[in-house]
Amino acid sequence: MTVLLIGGTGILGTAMRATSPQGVTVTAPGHAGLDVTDASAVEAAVAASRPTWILNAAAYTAVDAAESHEADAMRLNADAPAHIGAAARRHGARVLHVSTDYVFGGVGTRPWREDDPVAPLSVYGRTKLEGERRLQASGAEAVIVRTAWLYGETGKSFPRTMWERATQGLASRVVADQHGAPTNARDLAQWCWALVARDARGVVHASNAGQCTWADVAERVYAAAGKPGLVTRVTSEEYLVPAPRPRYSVLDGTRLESLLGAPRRAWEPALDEFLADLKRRSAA
Ligand SMILES: NC(=O)C1=CN([C@@H]2O[C@H](COP(=O)(O)OP(=O)(O)OC[C@H]3O[C@@H](n4cnc5c(N)ncnc54)[C@H](OP(=O)(O)O)[C@@H]3O)[C@@H](O)[C@H]2O)C=CC1
Ligand SMILES: Cc1cn([C@H]2C[C@H](O)[C@@H](COP(=O)(O)OP(=O)(O)O[C@H]3O[C@@H](C)C(=O)[C@@H](O)[C@H]3O)O2)c(=O)[nH]c1=O
Repeated sequence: MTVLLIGGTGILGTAMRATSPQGVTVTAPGHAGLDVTDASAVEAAVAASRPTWILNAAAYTAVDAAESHEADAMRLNADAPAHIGAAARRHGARVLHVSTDYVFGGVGTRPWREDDPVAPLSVYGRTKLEGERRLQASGAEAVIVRTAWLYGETGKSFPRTMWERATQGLASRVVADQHGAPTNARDLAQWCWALVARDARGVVHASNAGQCTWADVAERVYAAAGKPGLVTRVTSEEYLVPAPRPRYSVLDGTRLESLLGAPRRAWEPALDEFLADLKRRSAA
């Protein structure tokens, strides 16, 4: 099987490359090799490589910056999935596209299911939702994987930011009224490969299991760094940022678990594994 991986240098893309199964040939042209916002470049890349699957892990992920760069976010998060869908449809490729828990508005009391009503609060969330819709409207055979609070070996993520602050002995004020579940990119990558192997379609929610707040994540990171007590729990009103985040964006993993035929790891051991890895690397 051949796979065209777009966004192969990002948090998820790096994990996808690291976990690609035997028998899968992955082509990852990188941003310089393929600008996914360029419809004719996408068409040419798909025509040239004729992949069985196109995996789209490219996105505009700077949530606060998106508020003042809506056109850029729209090009990458909404136009690009439409280009991918059109090329996939023309060449008979299937698409695995990645989306976000930020398509939900946050007034919720139980984990969000795939068909629950969406209500994005931010430009990032709105453009990602538009991307889902444009891909679906393209008529391509596609699976849309909504994940949440992602972190991994590369790139900027909340756990990494907290780790850097903790190891420098810096205190952090962190919101304790936004609920979600962090996701280890290696777990997500393996689920994505499993969804490809199972030829999945539709929308699938995919985060590590359980739920917590950003403050809970920060406290766990600080404890692992040997610097407990430096996190102050605050409200969203006390931590002002340009983009509103959902108060509740826990994703229901029932569909994923039934497709995988196995339970997901809870967020705590998944985060601990990542932190142990960071610790080993900083000691080396
Ligand atoms: N990070 C998170 O917390 C979460 C992410 N998601 C979703 O998961 C997916 C993966 O996110 P993540 O791994 O964090 O993304 P990153 O921000 O880490 O990586 C984005 C990737 O997109 C590439 N890229 C950017 N612009 C273009 C372009 N014009 N053409 C081709 N490639 C481009 C980047 O390459 P380069 O750096 O060279 O420009 C990079 O490889 C996205 O769909 C995101 O919306 C969902 C929930 C949580
Ligand atoms: C760095 C920091 C953030 N925060 C808050 C701001 C925000 O509400 C929350 C998370 O902040 P960040 O900006 O690190 O993360 P954010 O950019 O909101 O992360 C999101 O990224 C996109 C791509 C997604 O799709 C989401 O699932 C989610 O992972 O924590 C603090 O309270 N204190 C801090 O020191």
